Amino acid sequence: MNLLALIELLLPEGTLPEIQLENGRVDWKEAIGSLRNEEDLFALVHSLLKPYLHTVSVLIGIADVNGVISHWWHKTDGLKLLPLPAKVSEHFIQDNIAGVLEMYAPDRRSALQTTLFNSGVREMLMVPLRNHTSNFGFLCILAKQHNTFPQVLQIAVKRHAGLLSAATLKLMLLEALPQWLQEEDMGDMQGQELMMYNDLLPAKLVSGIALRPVIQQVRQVAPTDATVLLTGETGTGKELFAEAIHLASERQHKSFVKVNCAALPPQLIESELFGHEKGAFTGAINRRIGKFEMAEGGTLFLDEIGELPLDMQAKLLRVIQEKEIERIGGSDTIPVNVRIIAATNRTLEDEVQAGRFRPDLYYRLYVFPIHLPALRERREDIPLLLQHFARNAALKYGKQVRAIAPASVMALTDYSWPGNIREMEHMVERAVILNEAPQITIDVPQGHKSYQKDHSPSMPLLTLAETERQTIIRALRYANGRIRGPQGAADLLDIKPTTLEARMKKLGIVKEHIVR
Ligand SMILES: Nc1ncnc2c1ncn2[C@@H]1O[C@H](COP(=O)(O)OP(=O)(O)OP(=O)(O)O)[C@@H](O)[C@H]1O
Repeated sequence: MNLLALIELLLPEGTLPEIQLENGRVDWKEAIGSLRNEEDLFALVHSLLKPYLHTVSVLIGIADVNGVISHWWHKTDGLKLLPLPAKVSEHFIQDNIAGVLEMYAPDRRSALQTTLFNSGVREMLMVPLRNHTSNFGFLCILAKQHNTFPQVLQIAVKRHAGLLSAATLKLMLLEALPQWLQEEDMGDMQGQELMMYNDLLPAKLVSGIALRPVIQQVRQVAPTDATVLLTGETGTGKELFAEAIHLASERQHKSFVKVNCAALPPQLIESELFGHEKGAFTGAINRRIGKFEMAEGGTLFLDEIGELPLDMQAKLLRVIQEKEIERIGGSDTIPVNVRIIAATNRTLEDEVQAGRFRPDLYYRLYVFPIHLPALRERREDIPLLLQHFARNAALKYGKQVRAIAPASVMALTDYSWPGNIREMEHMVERAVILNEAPQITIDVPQGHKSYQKDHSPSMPLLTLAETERQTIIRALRYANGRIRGPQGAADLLDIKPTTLEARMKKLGIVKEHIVR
């Protein structure tokens, strides 16, 4: 099964006929097989409509069943769209059917139609985007004049609704996939890779822009047998990334075995790692296989390697060099084929300097170091992770969670996250359990410093005007450029919209410039 087969499964049966493109009849798989980004999607729409229209302006919205928009994609010819709303009505998403809408005035009941009308749109042709259970979005062809869309065009667009849904789904899947799977041959993705995508990565590993360099390193090192040293504060995802490297390697079908070097009393570590023979020491009633043997052919993850006692460091070094182990009390050497991934939240260089870590083992492990940044160093990923954990917790506890209050997202983006992602996961879970409203609020823990409140000399002091400017810009971003109304920027900042507009003017902030 490949990505296209997955799309086929997700769409209603019989919605993907052969399609007619400019260059003759093609199968839908051929039409979207090479589709990789928004531009390709727009090019496809363009090629479908070109026989009927001179200029093509397309707007695509992806929304959940409540109408909350997760993506806007648009490419317009001769139209400049004003900032689009964060939500459309539930009815607009759920009951949407294909058809033409003539627009003569702003529609007070629909923020989308009002925005489009105010942007100069006078007619739109709507196509609901459907998977096999419900609508997941809509595609609109926009026109500046009435009576732009002839009957034949409407028929053609309706006929291609399945193809457009498939193409959009592919884009969404590509966005959801981790970077290292977004290779050129994605269209031919094989079964194993798809399993990896299904079973592990999207469900567990969220990667925003800030993690891209790390993902890139993981992708480079995964297929090799090189030893990897993962560093980073507690809760930054070292174990998750170790597992991801294993699953992206050729060892994926063999075991991934974890040893926490800090959790074991020193006298048990050797037996844990290398095993023992029956009677090797008091209490060794049976022969026991160690973690190295359990990981045969696979990967051994040595967590908190910095805590390993010095004598064990020497034994570990020997095993890594010789690629063979001896069980305690045994006389045979057993060859092992194991890839080592080690992790630490200590600075191993300092440990070496202090004489607590053997330099020779340090260099053995330091073949391919990957540093996982703390959450406060990758604030741009915070909203994405919050959303991910809220969705997981809502599923786990059977709660209806539509959104996290923008004011909470703003406050949490400023929070210093001493416990990193693990702390966030627990905080969001607690909030989902405690909140009854569909839009949950999450409070920043009391007594903790936010970035803004950090008084350390390394934080450059900002002028009052610059602080105000940045706060307003952030509020506008979270409100999707909206100044007025509930959850608009003025509401978030707890000031009157007119006051906000006056401050924006004074500080030279132009709303359209800062909408992402
Ligand atoms: N990029 C990510 N996307 C989604 N979840 C993540 C991500 N990174 C970490 N997590 C989650 O955060 C939690 C902590 O991650 P993990 O145990 O891998 O951190 P760690 O660095 O190994 O922590 P420690 O050093 O304390 O052992 C886990 O539940 C993990 O699934």
